[in-house]
Amino acid sequence: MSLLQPHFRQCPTAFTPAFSISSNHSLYVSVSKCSFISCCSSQSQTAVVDVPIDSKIAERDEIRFGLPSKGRMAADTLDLLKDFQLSVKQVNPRQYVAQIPQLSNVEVWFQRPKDIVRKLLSGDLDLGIVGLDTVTEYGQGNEDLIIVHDALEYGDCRLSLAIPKYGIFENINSLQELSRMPQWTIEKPLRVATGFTYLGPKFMKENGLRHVTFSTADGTLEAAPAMGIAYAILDLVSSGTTLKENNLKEIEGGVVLESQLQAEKH
Ligand SMILES: Nc1ncnc2c1ncn2[C@@H]1O[C@H](COP(=O)(O)OP(=O)(O)OP(=O)(O)O)[C@@H](O)[C@H]1O
Ligand SMILES: O=P(O)(O)OC[C@H]1O[C@H](OP(=O)(O)OP(=O)(O)O)[C@H](O)[C@@H]1O
Repeated sequence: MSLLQPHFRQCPTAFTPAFSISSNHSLYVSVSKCSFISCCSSQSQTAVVDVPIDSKIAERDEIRFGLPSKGRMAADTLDLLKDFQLSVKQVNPRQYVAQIPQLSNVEVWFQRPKDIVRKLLSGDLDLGIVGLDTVTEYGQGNEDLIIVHDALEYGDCRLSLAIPKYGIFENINSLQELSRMPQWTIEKPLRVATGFTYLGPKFMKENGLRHVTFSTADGTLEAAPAMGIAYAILDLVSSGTTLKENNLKEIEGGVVLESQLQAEKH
C-alpha cells in the first residue's frame, strides 16, 4: 500500500487540494471551500479577519501549507511528515518558507500556531497543522475552517479547569459542586485566569456557571490562585505536573477539550 497518495485537483472556482496518508498514522487533508486544519490535540481575544477568500485562493497556483515555526509541536510535526516520506526542505531556520520536494505545488510556510489559524481564516494559507486547542480558540466556530482528523498521535493535552486543593475548595471535586458554591455572586464572582478567552466564557456559560469573571495572562497561569489573582485556572494540562507542583487539582466535568478529539466537517 502506498504510504502517500498526493493528488491535487482544480475546481472551477478554487483550488481543492487533497492528500491522504495511510499507515499506522492517518492524516487526511482536504480543502473545499476555504481552509483546513489538522489537529494533534487539542489562546486571547483575537481579531480574526474573515474575508471572502475564494478569489484569493484562485489567484495563487501553489497550495500553502502552514506548519508550527516553534514550540512543542514544531519538531514533532516535521518528524511526522518525514515518517510519510515528506521531507520539508528549509534552507535555514530563519527562512520561513520551505518546500516538500515530493509535492511540487505545495509551499510550506512556518508560522506560530495561532497565526496559522488566523491566516487560514484570511485565506493566506490553505492547509495547516496545529493543536485542536488553537484551532478551536482562534477559529471561534468559523464554518469555513474544516478540521480534519486526529490520529497524529502527538501533542497530547487537554484544556481543563483547575482549582486549589486547599481552603474553600478542599471538598470541591466537580464542576457541579463548584457551580453550587454559595460564594459566587454578582458582587463576588468566581475569578478564572486563562489564555483561552473565547473558549473559557463559552464553556462556563454552557455549563450554567453564571457568576464568573476572567483574567488573562500569557503564561504561568498556575501561579494565579496562590497570588490571589484568581480562584481557578483554565489551561492546558499534559502530564499534570505543573498543577500538582502548584497545589491545584482538576475537577470532574472540567475538561473543555481533549487530545484526539475528532472533528470533521465536509
Ligand atoms: N503541556 C502542554 N502545554 C501546552 N501545550 C501543549 C502541551 N502539550 C501539548 N501541547 C500542544 O502543543 C501546542 C503548542 O504548544 P506551544 O506552547 O508550543 O504553543 P504556542 O502556540 O507556541 O504557544 P505560545 O505562543 O503561547 O508560546 C499547544 O497548542 C497544544 O496543542
Ligand atoms: O501538565 P504539564 O505537563 O505540567 O503541562 C502543562 C503546562 O505546560 C504549559 O505551560 P508552558 O510550559 O508552555 O509554560 P507557560 O505556563 O509559561 O506558558 C501549560 O500552559 C501548563 O502550564
